[in-house]
Amino acid sequence: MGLLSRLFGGDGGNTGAVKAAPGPSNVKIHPAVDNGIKPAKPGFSGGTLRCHCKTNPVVVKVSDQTAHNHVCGCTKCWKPKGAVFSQVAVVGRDKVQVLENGDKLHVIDESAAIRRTACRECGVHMIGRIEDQGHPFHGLDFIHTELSPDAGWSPVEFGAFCSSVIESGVEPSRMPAIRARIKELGVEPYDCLSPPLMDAIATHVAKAKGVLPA
Ligand SMILES: N[C@@H](CCC(=O)N[C@@H](CSCO)C(=O)NCC(=O)O)C(=O)O
Ligand SMILES: [Zn+2]
Ligand SMILES: [Zn+2]
Repeated sequence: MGLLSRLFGGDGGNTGAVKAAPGPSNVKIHPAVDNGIKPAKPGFSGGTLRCHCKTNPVVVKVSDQTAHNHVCGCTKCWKPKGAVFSQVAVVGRDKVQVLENGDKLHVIDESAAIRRTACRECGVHMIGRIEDQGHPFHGLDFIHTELSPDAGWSPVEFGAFCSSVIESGVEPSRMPAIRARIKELGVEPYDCLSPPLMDAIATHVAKAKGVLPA
């Protein structure tokens, strides 16, 4: 096996063995986008989120449309069973309110920038809150709109942290097909956040350092 094959997998294209690579349309990303990305409903102003518990589910009210919805390949965001990516969006923290069974929520990692609260019983993440006031995204909560029975939430706009799916055990040779499928869905795959969000983070850092005016 050559160096390129050892680094990147596959047969390097020189053994003559042809594997039936799945077409990108067969690649599953997340159930909310696998049949196409649904557009937002004009004027949509929020709804409720429910965890997966059959009885006494945690219910969260979100009183606004979401922004920056994306599929995220990182290991930290909650994914439904079998999904390779999570789907996660942001909304102002003042628009998020726990309505029912909040006693079932616990923070899964106190040290993470996004303090994700999950249901103790079903494990679903309900609210990812940033408590650090110096964080570029302070004031925003991360939520999974697939937990809502309401239709009309903002659509997925990009694929984030694509390469990170490998950290969850995805075979690296699958990455070209995964990225191709995300493009086929009509959005760009990135290995961090989208350029506007990365620019917002860098601007925040530059202002904090004083190299740009506050
Ligand atoms: N390779 C790591 C990446 C984890 C990561 O940095 N995740 C991002 C995106 S989460 C939603 O977009 C992040 O900002 N995390 C901050 C946090 O989780 O507190 C991995 O896969 O674990
Ligand atoms: Zn639950
Ligand atoms: Zn993530």
